[in-house]
Amino acid sequence: MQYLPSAQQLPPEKDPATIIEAINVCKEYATGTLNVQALRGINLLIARGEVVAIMGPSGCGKTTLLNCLSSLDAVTSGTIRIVGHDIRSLSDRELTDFRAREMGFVFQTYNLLPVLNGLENVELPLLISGVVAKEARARAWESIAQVGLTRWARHRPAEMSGGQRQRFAIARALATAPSIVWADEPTGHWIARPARRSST
Ligand SMILES: Nc1ncnc2c1ncn2[C@@H]1O[C@H](COP(=O)(O)OP(=O)(O)OP(=O)(O)O)[C@@H](O)[C@H]1O
Repeated sequence: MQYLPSAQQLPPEKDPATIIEAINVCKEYATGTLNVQALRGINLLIARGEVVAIMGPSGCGKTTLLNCLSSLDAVTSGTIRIVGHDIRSLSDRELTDFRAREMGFVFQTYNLLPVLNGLENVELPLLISGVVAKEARARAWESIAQVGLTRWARHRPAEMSGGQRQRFAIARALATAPSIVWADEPTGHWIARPARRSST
């Protein structure tokens, strides 16, 4: 990723490796009489195949940036291009199709549907993107196996631990083999194994 302090520093030629571009992005929340400026002039380029972590203290704007970059939230000003498309130029329908085809999401609060079990939750985006039922089921099982939760596939989210919900959310994001995976604190529930105590 290139973090560019100002829009003027953006390279003049379009690099075909670039998958995400943010140009002078600002996001303001209006809350009653108070305006919160969550993003102020963000410029960055992310290349295909890159793994990028956005780090910073609580409240600094990480989730806001992720939501704007991934087109879930609208920017107040500035431009975001994903795979060369200015996301403002797409209709709601085009944007929905584009997200379903190209993106997987792991939300901070997982957003698993409570009435569906783990398997059905993972299967759902595949069915929505038009994969036939039999193939969707096979791919959902594959994705669940990758996160090591085959035994829990028939359980509903309410019967899972936080870490299991998080892993089902990851399996769901990966099941469609998207070009881009957006993940908000995707390992927050993965607790490192404690170091073994010395017996002496
Ligand atoms: N819907 C909203 N309405 C008003 N203000 C908001 C809204 N969402 C976020 N904010 C404000 O925008 C700023 C950035 O919030 P954001 O959630 O992006 O931070 P964050 O870095 O992801 O925080 P955390 O690490 O605690 O999840 C904060 O000051 C927050 O209070």
